[in-house]
Amino acid sequence: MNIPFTKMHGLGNSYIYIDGFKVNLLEQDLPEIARQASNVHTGIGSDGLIMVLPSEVADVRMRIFNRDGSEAMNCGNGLRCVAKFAYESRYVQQKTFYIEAKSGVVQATVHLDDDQLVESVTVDMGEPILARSTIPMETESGGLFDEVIHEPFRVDGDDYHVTAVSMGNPHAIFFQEQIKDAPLYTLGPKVTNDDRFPEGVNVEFVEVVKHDEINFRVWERGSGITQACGTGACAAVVASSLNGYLERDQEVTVHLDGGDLWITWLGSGSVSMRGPAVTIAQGNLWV
Ligand SMILES: N[C@@H](CCC[C@H](N)C(=O)O)C(=O)O
Repeated sequence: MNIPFTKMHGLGNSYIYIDGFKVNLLEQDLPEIARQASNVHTGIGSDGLIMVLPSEVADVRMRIFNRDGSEAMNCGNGLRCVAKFAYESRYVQQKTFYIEAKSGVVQATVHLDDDQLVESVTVDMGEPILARSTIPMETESGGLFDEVIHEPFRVDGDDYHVTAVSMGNPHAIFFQEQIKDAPLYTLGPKVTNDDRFPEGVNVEFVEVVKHDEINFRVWERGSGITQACGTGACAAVVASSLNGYLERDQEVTVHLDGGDLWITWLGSGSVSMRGPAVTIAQGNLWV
């Protein structure tokens, strides 16, 4: 089978985008196509695959599959790239429109360059979910609806503290004195599969630089280390704020391995994310 694709990235978090307005893959094994396309040796190489689809409740719909083929509920970098894809394909004419993800509908606004191409996108990511039962995270001591803020978390006899936030998908945030010391390669793969997170979890390490600036690294559920995670950056700002590290009326600059995102959360309500979306290549995938 020959599938036309576009490869795009948001701060180095790259996905293979397939135009579901033109190509019908409903009968196909999408997790398997995602695994094949993502393979850097025998496929195209990416962090996963994203379907851009017509929606019955919004202007466009996103389905996201991680590198291992698992389907995720949400993807921040993917939402920005889907917005660029939909606008430049003229599936939407207005600059502000709505995208459906598995986790719900969000509003995106595209910002154009001199050639009228989408350079960056602001997404209203909706409200963070803080209730333990909804993240979901299990506990021996706390209640189902309490929040997980700086909670003791033991891994292989070592003591850490975790703050857990869902942006439609689950995130476990660990604060570091210095981001260069983050135990990304050791704690990342252990925590992502930890039984206390029954649906797995994206694992983030955060160094607070100052009240409006943080450094960030991620081990993504289903994909491993990536250059950036949009929902993770939103969760990290919420977690930093809940721990009292940030001023709540400020836009926060998040430095990720692949570049910067700008996130605002006022302590309640929606999280706003602004950042770039880039097209890398187009071609045909043989599966
Ligand atoms: N890279 C993404 C998140 C992708 C999904 C995640 N790995 C999960 O399984 O929840 C982003 O930019 O948010």
